[in-house]
Amino acid sequence: MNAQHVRRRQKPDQRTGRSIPGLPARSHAADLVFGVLNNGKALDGAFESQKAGGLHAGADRALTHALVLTTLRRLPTLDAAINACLDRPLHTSAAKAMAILRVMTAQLLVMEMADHAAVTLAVEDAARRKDTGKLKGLINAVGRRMVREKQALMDATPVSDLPAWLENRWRRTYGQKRTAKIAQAMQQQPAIDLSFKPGVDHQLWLERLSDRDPVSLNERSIRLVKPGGIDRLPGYEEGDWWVQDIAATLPAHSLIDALPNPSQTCVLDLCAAPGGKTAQLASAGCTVTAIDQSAPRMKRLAANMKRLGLTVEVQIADALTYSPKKRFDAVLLDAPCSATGTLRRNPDIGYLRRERDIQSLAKLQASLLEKAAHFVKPNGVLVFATCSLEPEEGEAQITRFLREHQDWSLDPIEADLGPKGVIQDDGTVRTLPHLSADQNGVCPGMDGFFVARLRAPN
Ligand SMILES: C[S@@+](CC[C@H](N)C(=O)[O-])C[C@H]1O[C@@H](n2cnc3c(N)ncnc32)[C@H](O)[C@@H]1O
Repeated sequence: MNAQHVRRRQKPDQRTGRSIPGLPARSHAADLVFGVLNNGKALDGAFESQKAGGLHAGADRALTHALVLTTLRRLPTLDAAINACLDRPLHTSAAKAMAILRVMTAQLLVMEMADHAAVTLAVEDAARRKDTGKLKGLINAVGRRMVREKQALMDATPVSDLPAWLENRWRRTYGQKRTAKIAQAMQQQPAIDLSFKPGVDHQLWLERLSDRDPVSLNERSIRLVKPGGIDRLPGYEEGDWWVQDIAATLPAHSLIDALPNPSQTCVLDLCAAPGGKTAQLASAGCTVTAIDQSAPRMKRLAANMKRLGLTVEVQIADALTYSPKKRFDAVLLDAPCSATGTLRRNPDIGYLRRERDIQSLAKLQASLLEKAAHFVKPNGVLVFATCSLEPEEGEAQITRFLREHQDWSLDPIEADLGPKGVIQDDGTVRTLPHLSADQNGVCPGMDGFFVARLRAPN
């Protein structure tokens, strides 16, 4: 193929822009950011399908993912920098242009990507859209100024990037100092934690995963400090491990810890999909019934169990109307919640959820907890968990339940079960995003979870 031929074939497609490397990922990222902030559209599943948004290549998809999450994690910082470069804030009718500016600014100020590519591709993206074409000059001017004044802009930006309603809430619950630490942790891209089946040779896996800077968190979890995809890593196809944040391992782990003989125990996993905790229970030897009301999520659970070589009974059902023929030795209720503890991974939550959602989710959790209690055998175990930092979805649920069920008791979780500082005085677990994931305090960051273990009356 001669050079002229190559040039002709590389002529950009005006409609999709696909032939300019890096443009489709940036353009798609701006659309997704716009979708979250201007249309209230969740990112849920946006990066899962192979052809998400017309992006075929894995590298493009990974770049879109990184651009969107970084933009949303650092939004107040980015907006402050953009506004400092404008004479007056953009009119709301220019929201698409603002999304392009935000994605460009994330590249320039946070991701340390090439200045030239960030600016020229933002200008190109704007030029190709009907609704932003006229603003391409302004985007160019803002981009160039940002490149010149990077350090001064970063020095002048806000310290916290939390959405205001969450920051106010967390200050009330955790105080100013701890909220500042949580805010800092929420700015970071989370590491990837892998859960292994019991009895795994840790040293062997630390060697096999050495390209990704693995750190052993405990005998079941290894953290990959270096970011990247997971489906080409050793052990993925073979089903040797699954991805699960260290904090997310604590609910099932505290349940298994209370069982004298897991292999003779029937466990009901009530809100099970996509199955991280189901995998822990099944690989510990429990006989697991996994139910969830979402058919697509249960499909993922079934695929995950197949990959891991684990057998569980699977039912698509609403836990509120479920009526099993028998009671269980133990029940795990990993309840639907606001998921504010996972803001690092799901920064769209901060812009999509509102105060009133916390109240309605808390009501649903109370009903599910009430129902779950009926499925437990006398003297059996009930573990309640949420990945929320809101006390209404954690501590307050247990206080209310124990007040209304005085024959039930709180079964304190052992102090050495989790990372340092996560077991509260009453034996419940409260993980916070800035805490260290290992006992030595050298591996910062984990999801925010609440876990309580309850014991049924005899
Ligand atoms: C926090 S997620 C569960 C995560 C899961 N335990 C894991 O470790 O992978 C909450 C789940 O609750 C399910 N859910 C919500 N309301 C439900 C209900 N009434 N009955 C059953 N499942 C429900 C959702 O579909 C969602 O999959």
